[in-house]
Amino acid sequence: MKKNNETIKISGLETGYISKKGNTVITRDIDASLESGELTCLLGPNGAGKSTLLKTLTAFIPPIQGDIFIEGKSLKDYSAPELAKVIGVVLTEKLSISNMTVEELISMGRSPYTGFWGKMSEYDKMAVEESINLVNINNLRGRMVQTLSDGERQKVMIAKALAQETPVIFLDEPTAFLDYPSKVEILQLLKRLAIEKDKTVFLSTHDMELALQIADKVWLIDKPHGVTIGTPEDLALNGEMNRYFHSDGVVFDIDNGLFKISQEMHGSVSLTGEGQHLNMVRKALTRRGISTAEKDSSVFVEATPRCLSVNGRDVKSIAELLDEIDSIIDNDNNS
Ligand SMILES: Nc1ncnc2c1ncn2[C@@H]1O[C@H](COP(=O)(O)OP(=O)(O)OP(=O)(O)O)[C@@H](O)[C@H]1O
Repeated sequence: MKKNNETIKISGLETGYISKKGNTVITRDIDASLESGELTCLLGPNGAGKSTLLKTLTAFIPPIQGDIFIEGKSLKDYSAPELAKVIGVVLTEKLSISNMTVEELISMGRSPYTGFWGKMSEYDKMAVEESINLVNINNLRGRMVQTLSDGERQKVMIAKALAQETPVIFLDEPTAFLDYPSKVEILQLLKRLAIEKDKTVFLSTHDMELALQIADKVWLIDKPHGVTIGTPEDLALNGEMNRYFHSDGVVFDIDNGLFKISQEMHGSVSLTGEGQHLNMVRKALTRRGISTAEKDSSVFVEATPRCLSVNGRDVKSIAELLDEIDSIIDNDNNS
């Protein structure tokens, strides 16, 4: 198996905003690294400091303290043209550019190499072609950029970053404003690029559930705790996931490694059965605030592909089953 390399090392980093009136520290004591061939997701609540960290890592703003090393060299020792050859940045903002085709925009990814007049060599053209193919957007190449949908534009911006041929790609909320299948498609694309092209991919997102399913590593950031790093599974097992995202309405379900809406239970049944019917009935009951953990309940529910029943009485659907259980629980409560 191929060994991943440490492309970014962060040491004693303090992010924030420097002004004459005094520094505003956002996150302190960040010691971390990013590796090639991996997709890393930065998760945290609104205002936690995700954009501030990304801006610091991409040299838009300086660190208040500490250092960032990219391929062994301190970020502050890179000139802007040198940096453009190691870091590609994809932002979510709408494009200010218009009247340009997708292919022309992707070609701009070659500007760190094409010099002042922007003359494209055969190699530059080949790099653009390869990026278009990798992201699978040949059908978009002639389109004017202002006519693209959010998802299409996101793919084009990723292709532009690929054309830049940098070992590292940073993306600020690349899944924002996309519908669910497009979010999945973009994250899968980024994961594939990390593996196939050995890129270091680091992105911020609010799509926790998706990130936990696809990321190789997760960085959890919030103001009281700073940054905590691990695989999604380690962070689940050591309780960090729950600690970071605990709120009254949400609990981390350690059994499936995803978040679920916490429900106040106001009744219980004894549930038996098998297969998808059992799972769906359990889900419906939990949604209704009825616990299925109770083995000694006086309400017996059976859910199999052949039989849906409550206390031996057959019902035709889960809706009918819920009504039946509700009436039994109501009667019990009133008597
Ligand atoms: N130029 C600035 N000067 C001072 N404070 C700032 C500046 N820009 C942002 N902040 C503050 O830094 C904190 C972190 O903001 P940041 O945008 O990094 O959070 P975020 O995690 O990206 O949030 P969101 O998920 O809402 O995009 C916030 O309290 C914000 O108000």
